[in-house]
Amino acid sequence: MNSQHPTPNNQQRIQISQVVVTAQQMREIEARIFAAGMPVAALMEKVAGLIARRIQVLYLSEDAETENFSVSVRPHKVGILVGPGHNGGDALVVARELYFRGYAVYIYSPFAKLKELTSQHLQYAQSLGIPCYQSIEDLPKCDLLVDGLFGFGLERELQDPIASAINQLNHKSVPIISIDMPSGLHTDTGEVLGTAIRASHTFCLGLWKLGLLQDQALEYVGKAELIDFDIPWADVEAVLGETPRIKRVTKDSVFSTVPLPRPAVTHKYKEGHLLLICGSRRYAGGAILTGLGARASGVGMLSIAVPESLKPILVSHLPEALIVGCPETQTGAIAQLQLPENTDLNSFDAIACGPGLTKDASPIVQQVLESTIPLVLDADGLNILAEMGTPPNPPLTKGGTKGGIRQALTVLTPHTGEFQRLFPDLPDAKHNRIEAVREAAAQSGAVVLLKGARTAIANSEGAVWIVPESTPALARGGSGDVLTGLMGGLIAQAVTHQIPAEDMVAAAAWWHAQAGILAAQERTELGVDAFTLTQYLIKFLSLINKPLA
Ligand SMILES: NC(=O)C1=CN([C@@H]2O[C@H](COP(=O)(O)OP(=O)(O)OC[C@H]3O[C@@H](n4cnc5c(N)ncnc54)[C@H](OP(=O)(O)O)[C@@H]3O)[C@@H](O)[C@H]2O)[C@@H](O)CC1
Ligand SMILES: Nc1ncnc2c1ncn2[C@@H]1O[C@H](COP(=O)(O)OP(=O)(O)O)[C@@H](O)[C@H]1O
Ligand SMILES: [K+]
Repeated sequence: MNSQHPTPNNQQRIQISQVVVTAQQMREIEARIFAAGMPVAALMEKVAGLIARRIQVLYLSEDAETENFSVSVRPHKVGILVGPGHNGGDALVVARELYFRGYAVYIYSPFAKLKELTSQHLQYAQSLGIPCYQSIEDLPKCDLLVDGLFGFGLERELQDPIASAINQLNHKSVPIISIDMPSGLHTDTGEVLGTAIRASHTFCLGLWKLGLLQDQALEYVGKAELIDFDIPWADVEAVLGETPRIKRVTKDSVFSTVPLPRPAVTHKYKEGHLLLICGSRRYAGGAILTGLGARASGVGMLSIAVPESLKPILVSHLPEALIVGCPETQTGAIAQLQLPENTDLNSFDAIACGPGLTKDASPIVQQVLESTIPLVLDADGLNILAEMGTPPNPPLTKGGTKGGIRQALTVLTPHTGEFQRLFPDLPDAKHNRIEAVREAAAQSGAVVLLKGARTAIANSEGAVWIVPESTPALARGGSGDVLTGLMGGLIAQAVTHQIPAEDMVAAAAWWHAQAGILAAQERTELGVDAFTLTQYLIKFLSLINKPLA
């Protein structure tokens, strides 16, 4: 979509923004940089200089983005929270820089023992006359706080007096900028180790830390942004491999996936034929929303199998789709798939099955599992699958190499409840969602998409994609149905456009979240019902797909 070709270096910076690391991986990357000759102090100076400048732009300058500051006065008094390690060192360099820019700076440094470099910076700051306090009670009232207590070196629960100092600071309703991680969060799991800083902004240094992308961290992280300090790609590659295992889904990754532009010469069947199987007399709306999600994918042909009694309403909402009315059970679920003559399940490019089916449609799920084309299972499709045995056994292996029952891609899209029904023996998905989804994909042989505030996707080879932004506006009945349709439609187009279907799963989840964000910006977080969301999918795409000069 983008007509500008980035230079190799730009390309690497784009890749850097997609990488996600654990604390251990960051340590190894850092060690390589230092071993290659970069002085530790020089790197700290560079990083903290970037942080100080960013703080000024966001909070302190004349034209600071006012949304970052709720109080009418521009901040002048800045409190700097200093921990014992290099996170504290970064904070002290920021303190010195802001002091020289004319701000009133106050340091809170409660630790008796500091790392060498941190100790030197503290000594210099004090020599300049910057006041320094050991007790939180003595720290004067500030308009802005910079949190350099702990970064990726934090490994144990916080104790008093630090824990109670953090609790007091959190209650002051003063904006807090956290350096690297909000102090108190575990770098990998995002778990709160006793207590943690509730940041307004987190400036993550160099590479995204996994913990910042875990649901349980979000209320502490505030707005997160990456401070890119030019980590050489070779060092990232040396530690993580050519293709990092955990990646953030970004605009750049999605735009090389979405099937645009279309080839000039094409026809409807070349642009994918999706079969949706959804709905019941009780849940007609789910079928409509899934259909509207699929419509937004641009899929060439859309067929929708629903119980016969739903056919008129589906036709009225989706006149372009082929609505296949099926015989129904007494309860109004699909009793049997009645596809048009000369058509079987393998005539399509992809199937998405589940929204609104009810559990009475279990023979249908059994039947679609036997198809040999890509399949998305959601909602009741997952509940029925869970009743067949957990974890899915035999596995839903793609290619059948592990003796699984499927020869093509299977995508499971559970929310946390459905996930726990499907994978009851897995580590609590709330504790470490990324590990849980990775393990689920390995066990089931499927691509598993675990829904949430930060949706995570894994395949059975251990690759993980995380959708890094979303909005709680999507926490609303029906928004998952929209995702299922959108994803099915994109997967159906994957073959023609020679794009790995797994990338389409990540692209669908990202696009869905971005459409939600745009809709929430225009209509508030209360204004994003699932139907409205379907209208914002193409609106979002057209806004960001303006041709570049
Ligand atoms: N990577 C990079 O490229 C760059 C990294 N940089 C910066 O370095 C940061 C990492 O620095 P770091 O390794 O010194 O660790 P950090 O998080 O400051 O603190 C660990 C200290 O806390 C202590 N401690 C631990 N738990 C504790 C507890 N519960 N309660 C009390 N104490 C506890 C622990 O000591 P211990 O008691 O375990 O001996 C240790 O001394 C990183 O986040 C970034 O800001 C930039 O400067 C340049 C580029
Ligand atoms: N707090 C949240 N922040 C961001 N996205 C959310 C949040 N809660 C839910 N979502 C998203 O909304 C969708 C809800 O899907 P699901 O639970 O299947 O709903 P339904 O079955 O009613 O359609 C998922 O895509 C999920 O990631
Ligand atoms: K911090």
